[in-house]
Amino acid sequence: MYLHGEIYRSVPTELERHGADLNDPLWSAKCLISSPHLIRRVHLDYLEAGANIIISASYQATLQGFEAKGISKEEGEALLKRSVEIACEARNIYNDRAAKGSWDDFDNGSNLNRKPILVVASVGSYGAYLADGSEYSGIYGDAIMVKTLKDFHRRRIQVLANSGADLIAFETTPNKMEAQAYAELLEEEDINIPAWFSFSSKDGTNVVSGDSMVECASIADSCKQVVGIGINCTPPRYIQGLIQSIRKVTSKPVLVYPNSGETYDSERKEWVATTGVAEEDFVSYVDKWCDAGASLVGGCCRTTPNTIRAISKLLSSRAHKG
Ligand SMILES: C[S+](C)CC[C@H](N)C(=O)O
Ligand SMILES: N[C@@H](CCS)C(=O)O
Ligand SMILES: [Zn+2]
Repeated sequence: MYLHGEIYRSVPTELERHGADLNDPLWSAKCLISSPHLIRRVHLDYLEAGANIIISASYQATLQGFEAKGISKEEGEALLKRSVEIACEARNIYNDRAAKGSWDDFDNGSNLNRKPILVVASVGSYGAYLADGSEYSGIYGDAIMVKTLKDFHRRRIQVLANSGADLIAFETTPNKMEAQAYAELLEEEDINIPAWFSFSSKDGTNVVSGDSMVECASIADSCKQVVGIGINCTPPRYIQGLIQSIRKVTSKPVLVYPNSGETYDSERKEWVATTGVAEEDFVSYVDKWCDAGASLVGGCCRTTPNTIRAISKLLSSRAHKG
């Protein structure tokens, strides 16, 4: 599979805008239990805004996290699969509507260049499961080793790989050790769908733990199942330099889906607005990211369907210019 020019976005902070309360150790995975219809609706909003890659609400859905809530292993596995099914349902609804409306679209040309929609299964880090903002520090302590992380993620990855998703996204990866664990698991378990590895940074050179972005990208590059390497949930101002670092060590497609630039307060489980960028400012970076070599552009936490609509418009005008 070769990824190019597509746009994607996931759902959680948009769920909050629709009234969901994510103040819970399961964060957005809570909605898999309480409001799956809302997740489907938000996926649809993004598809209607021009996204052609949608990411399941499984970022913080772990068998261990479910177990802590008294949910059995079997039920937990069913919820993981359900996260992907919900995204597939949204894709079906969208495709049906597009087929029915095809004459109108033919008239205004809006659907002619639509790429197929990919459903991507999200895997958040061990730090995300800890639910204390550890995915933004990447510091897990001496007791956690590659083996611990592999044991933690193994079953979830097996289940998601067999859920009907087109691809697995390892997202907001905070350190080199976890990238190594993912790469080994993909090989050991002979996972037969492709994956992307995406890291987060808070300085524009390293991933959040302080491990070098170049080293992390090299681990991803050596893994044969990896079809894309990138950066997500990172402030827009750091992205251009990070794309350049990744491209030094790989020829695989580079993907970027930054957040709004705001900071996550893990105690209050809220985003702090002081450092964010306005939607227009976010979009004004997109040309630079594409020029630096990004093949896929989207938005992570606190971006909205409007952000995607603007990115989509900009990318299609770039495509027309050739
Ligand atoms: C991507 S972060 C905002 C997800 C939530 C975090 N792991 C927490 O539970 O606080
Ligand atoms: N796709 C994930 C990334 C969180 S940083 C989500 O939006 O939940
Ligand atoms: Zn995010």
